[in-house]
Amino acid sequence: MSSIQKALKTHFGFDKFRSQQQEDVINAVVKGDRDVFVCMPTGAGKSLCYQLPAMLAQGITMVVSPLIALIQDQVDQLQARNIPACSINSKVPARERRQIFEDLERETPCLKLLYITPEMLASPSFQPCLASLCSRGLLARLAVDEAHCVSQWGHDFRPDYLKLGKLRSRLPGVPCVALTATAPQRVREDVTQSLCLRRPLSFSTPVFRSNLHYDVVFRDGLPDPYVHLHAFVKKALADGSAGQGCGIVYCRTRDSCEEVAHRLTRLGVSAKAYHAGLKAADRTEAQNDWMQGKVAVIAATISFGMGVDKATVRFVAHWNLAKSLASYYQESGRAGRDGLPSSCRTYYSPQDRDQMNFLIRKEIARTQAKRGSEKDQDKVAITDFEAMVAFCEQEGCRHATISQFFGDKKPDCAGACDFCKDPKLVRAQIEAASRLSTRTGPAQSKESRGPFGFDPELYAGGRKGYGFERCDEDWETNTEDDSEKRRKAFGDVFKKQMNIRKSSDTKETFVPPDADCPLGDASSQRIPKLTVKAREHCLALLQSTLDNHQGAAVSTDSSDTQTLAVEIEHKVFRSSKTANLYKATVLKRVAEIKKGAGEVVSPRVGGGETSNCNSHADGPPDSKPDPPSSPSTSSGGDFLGFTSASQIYSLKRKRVGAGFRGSSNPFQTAAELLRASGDQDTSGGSGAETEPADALRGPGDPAEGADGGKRWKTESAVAGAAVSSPEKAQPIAGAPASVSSPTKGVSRKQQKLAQAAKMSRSICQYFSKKQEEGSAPDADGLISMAEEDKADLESVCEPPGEDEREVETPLDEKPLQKEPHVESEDPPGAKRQRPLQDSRKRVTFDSNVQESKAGRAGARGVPRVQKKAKTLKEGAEGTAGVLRAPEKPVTLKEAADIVVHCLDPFYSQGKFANKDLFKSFARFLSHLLTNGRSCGKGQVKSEARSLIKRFFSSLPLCQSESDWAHLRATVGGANGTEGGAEREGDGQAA
Ligand SMILES: Nc1ncnc2c1ncn2[C@@H]1O[C@H](COP(=O)(O)OP(=O)(O)OP(=O)(O)O)[C@@H](O)[C@H]1O
Repeated sequence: MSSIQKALKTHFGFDKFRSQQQEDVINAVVKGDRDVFVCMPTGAGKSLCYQLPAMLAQGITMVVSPLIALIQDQVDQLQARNIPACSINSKVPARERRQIFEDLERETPCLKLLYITPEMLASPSFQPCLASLCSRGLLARLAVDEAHCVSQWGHDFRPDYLKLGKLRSRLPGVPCVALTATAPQRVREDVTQSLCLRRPLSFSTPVFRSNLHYDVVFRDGLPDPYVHLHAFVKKALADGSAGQGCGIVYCRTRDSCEEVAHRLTRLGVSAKAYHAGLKAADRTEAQNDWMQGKVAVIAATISFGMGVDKATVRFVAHWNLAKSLASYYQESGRAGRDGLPSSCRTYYSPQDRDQMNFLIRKEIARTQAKRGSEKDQDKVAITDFEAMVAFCEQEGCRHATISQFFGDKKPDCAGACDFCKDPKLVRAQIEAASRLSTRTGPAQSKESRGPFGFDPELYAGGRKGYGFERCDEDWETNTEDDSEKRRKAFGDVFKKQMNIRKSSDTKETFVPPDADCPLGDASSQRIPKLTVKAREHCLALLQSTLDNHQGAAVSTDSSDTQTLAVEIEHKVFRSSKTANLYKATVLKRVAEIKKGAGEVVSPRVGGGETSNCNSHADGPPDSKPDPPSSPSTSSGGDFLGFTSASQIYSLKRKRVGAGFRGSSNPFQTAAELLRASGDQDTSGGSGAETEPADALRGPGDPAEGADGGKRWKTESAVAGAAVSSPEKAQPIAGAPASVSSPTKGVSRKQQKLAQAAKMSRSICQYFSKKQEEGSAPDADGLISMAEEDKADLESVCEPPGEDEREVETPLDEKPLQKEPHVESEDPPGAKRQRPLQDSRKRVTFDSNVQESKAGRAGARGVPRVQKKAKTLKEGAEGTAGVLRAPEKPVTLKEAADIVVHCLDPFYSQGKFANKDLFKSFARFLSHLLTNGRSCGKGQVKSEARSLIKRFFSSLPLCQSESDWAHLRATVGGANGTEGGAEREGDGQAA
């Protein structure tokens, strides 16, 4: 038996090496004539590769390790084996440290392994000791654990590791061994270079671990994620060695650790939370209990597990997305270290992804701001994160994805992942998730949606979160309950975020066109917020319309249509002042081309922008509002099942295109819009048929914002409310003469549209109509409500049939009913005030009140209203998260107050009430009006918060003071509160 094998048995109690690789590495390290680089999978036994040689060497092996927690665990394990090892770090008491230094000064120190952080190693106070050891020839070896931390291309770069390179140059004859589990090729090269490894012997084993089964579950699609997790835990533990198994659930936030632990315990699995917010004693107790098998599951932030070497971990579940694929590999690799089959699962959620995305970008921005420059390496965090996302979202072998990420060949998975086991299931899950995402919309954007999916925990309230602040100081200072500090820290983070957003709102970088960009004046930035991409998109739209309606074009030759499209686009560009006007005009041109197939559209003919549009011959091309698009195509902007407020009536003049420049009031109704269209039409303008505005929503369009095109949709939807589906429209019986009587020159179609416009303008009318729709939400709850809302919106735009007219007033005395009568006569300002004057009565969500009112309103409507309320309630009760259990009914006023309070932190002097938030709020109120019967105060609150979470995103538009006032007036008006919902504090915003 060789001395190495003897030492293996004597000091570590192992009969043989774990693998040939391990033996080879140890032999090379013991030999000591060359530096060694080791890249072996998690749990492969890398530590032994320097620990065993340390026992055979003369002198001390200095081990650099990134975290005190990690060090402590290693030292404890070694000491438990009677191996003389200790650590010098800031946590070690002064007396103990003195003893260590005394030992190091001895001629023959007892210590064999000295663990140290890179910071301590580089600190001036340690240099005399280091120099002394070197000069006496007592520094046998330098081992750098977690060596990927040295690389800026690595997922866990630690700047202090960079100092090790310099240090090495001062230790000429001392061999070095660098070890990592997670190093793609680029990182390996970087580590070798940064640590000044001399002709290193490189040992690298594929990362594939066949005993780990990987799978991904889309969390949002689960009826109860905790129950799902519980089932997974039960199965994983049952599959493992009897009674011995345990597992880890990694969570991003402290609260989710607590929640997961609590839920699992309630469901019958013993679980404890572990995070830096716990007192040290509680944390130690949790860890010990888990180590000793007293609790089966630990729900922890990633600070847990580093250095925890437990062989029987049967599963590692990620409740939240890991920050990179490399981190994930490392974290999940804590399972199955005994080589037995174990499970690694990620509960994936797009919302989670977006939050993580934002945090990563924020972190990069912070680093860059600190450094004052950008580096290519900065992007690595993003690409590594994207690899993690791809791991979850793509159809493919999970092991292959990991292996490819680390530069290994595709392994033989042999069914050790969900995809290889059942690809159809994975595909179905992805498809279901993408369906969900198109309905819920913004959660799916790849872009950082904004700070605040607004969960204070995102910022961890300034606390240690998920993998971003892996520094020991944080760990040490968070031992006490510091909720006050945290609150303040969160406030600071919040303010900072606001400032960042504010400045990013104003600063927009213009992306120059490509060399072959066909646009005229392609690099002109004349129109603020109009990107080259958006223009190209419009151009493509124009050209495809010309191609498809060749009668409208001068020639059928496609190159000619392109030239023509370029000219039209350029002309529109030159004549538009704002991005919105530009887009509106493009839409108009598209409609004209379609309508006027056979007529000449070329701007070269006729002198105007379009020759068939004689209404524009004299005036500025954009001086009239564009004909709207069909709501059926533009109403897709619903989020969370709430119909866009703008689909009900317009909020801003500029959104509906030109034609209202002279108006002092920034708001207008669809009826006004229609009037303007009517004017236009009477002067010969066309435009009953338009291209869906959605068609214009191009990538990179600034007006589209981070939400994937809501603004476009808004525009078209506003317009659409006025003129959609005209052919089917029937006049409403009893409609006010002022509107229903056709004015001269206004076509019959437009009269019908006027009726539709009036209907859509009134929220109450809209929703009272909605009450009578018979369909109930399906099991998807909210999602199906979104569909339903969409359908309702469309039906609103079509005048109702006889039946429907009778139940249009289930909220009988509701003030807004009267609006249409005055709408067409009053100036816009008066219109806005109208609800305030008429709204002294309380609109409640008490189903009894509603139904009795509905009863008075019309016997025919009642059963349907009741049925609707009932089905909505039932549907909602079966739906996670949204308006579930009926609580004490809440009035609109109360609901508004709650929401306004929730919004308050984001609003200051008209600056930060973001457009999406604003719309969401309106949608939320609309939703309440529709479904509020089954909704209680608590639910309203949580719903409001969830809205804010989702919608406080990075759209670069701020609401104006007047918008805000209008919103408040609308809300207050519906409840009899002059001036809108008060914003007196009740602490809910906090
Ligand atoms: N030759 C061996 N025989 C049996 N067990 C071994 C052997 N070598 C190491 N082990 C055990 O394997 C487990 C994993 O070892 P170690 O912690 O060194 O892995 P690692 O490669 O450093 O993993 P990670 O990268 O996750 O830290 C430990 O429990 C260790 O005691």
